[in-house]
Amino acid sequence: KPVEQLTIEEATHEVKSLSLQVEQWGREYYENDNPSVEDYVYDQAYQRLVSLEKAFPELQSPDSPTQQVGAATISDFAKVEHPNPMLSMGDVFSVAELIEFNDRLQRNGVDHPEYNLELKIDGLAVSLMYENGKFVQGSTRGDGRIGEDITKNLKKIKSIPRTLSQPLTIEVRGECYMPKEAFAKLNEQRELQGLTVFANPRNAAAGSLRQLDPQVTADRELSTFIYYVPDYQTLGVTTQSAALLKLAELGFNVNLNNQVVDSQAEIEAYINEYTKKRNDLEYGIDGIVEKVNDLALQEELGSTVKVPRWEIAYKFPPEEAAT
Ligand SMILES: NC(=O)c1cnc(N)c2cc(Br)sc12
Repeated sequence: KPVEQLTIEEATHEVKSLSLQVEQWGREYYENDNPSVEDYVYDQAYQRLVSLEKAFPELQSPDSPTQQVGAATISDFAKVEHPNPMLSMGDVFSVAELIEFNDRLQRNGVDHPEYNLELKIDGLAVSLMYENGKFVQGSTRGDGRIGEDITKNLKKIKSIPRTLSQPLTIEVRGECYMPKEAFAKLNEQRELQGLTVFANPRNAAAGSLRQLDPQVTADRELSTFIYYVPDYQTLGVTTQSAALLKLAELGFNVNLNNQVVDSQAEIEAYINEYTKKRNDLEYGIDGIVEKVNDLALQEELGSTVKVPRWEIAYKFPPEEAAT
């Protein structure tokens, strides 16, 4: 039915169901690089949602997929081509599947690997480029190959060093996130101002970075955890755990809740520990990341067209209590 002929009830219902559908398809496409529908189906649904929100402004929300990262690289931003594609990551939802992943690695000759376990931060992936130790450019993941240049906004984030402790020319990647406390305060303010609220800290971080006014970013309390260097030789390290320490030395904010393990028992202990601690952390996490610790071995294992073979995300079951 043309949007003009819809009642507000019909439009509300359709916006709700369409948003969920577009979000799901967007996640499949942008996070798992594994879409379940053809692009034109996604685009049609996306455009229908855009026209519904235009016809019924009261149904617009900052959480709508039409406002989210990955749903569409907003043309207002300059484009940045990532020298190394920013891949997403395979994920598993049970310890049994994690064991399967590890067994598969062992069958591929990776016997008794050491893993580095890290927290999976619920934020927005960013890439930071440094030349001779100076921060020169920052971008979003975008579609993995082409991201959006958000350098001006990222320069407003205190935890991103403008100058490194060594004059390195290097790209680093991590997550930009909004602490839970800042998220609660922001939504409180928005309610007082009669604005719609963000559904979760991840959307709030994305909404604070993917907009054109750096002052808006400055006013939103955002932070970062840096956890990846595509070219680890520049760091002069041989393991992921050493890379994290080196990144901290350079001046980056690094989440040091990582743990080097080499047994299934330790992996399960780490998962249990952070399943319990999750609610008490000042930032949102949606799982843990298990990485082969040896960087040369990671390189040997490489990636499929979609995801690295040397890391996997174990996702926590969705939280019952609201964050
Ligand atoms: N520690 C990590 O490697 C990590 C943390 N948080 C995340 N959202 C992601 C995403 C990828 Br892809 S890796 C990673």
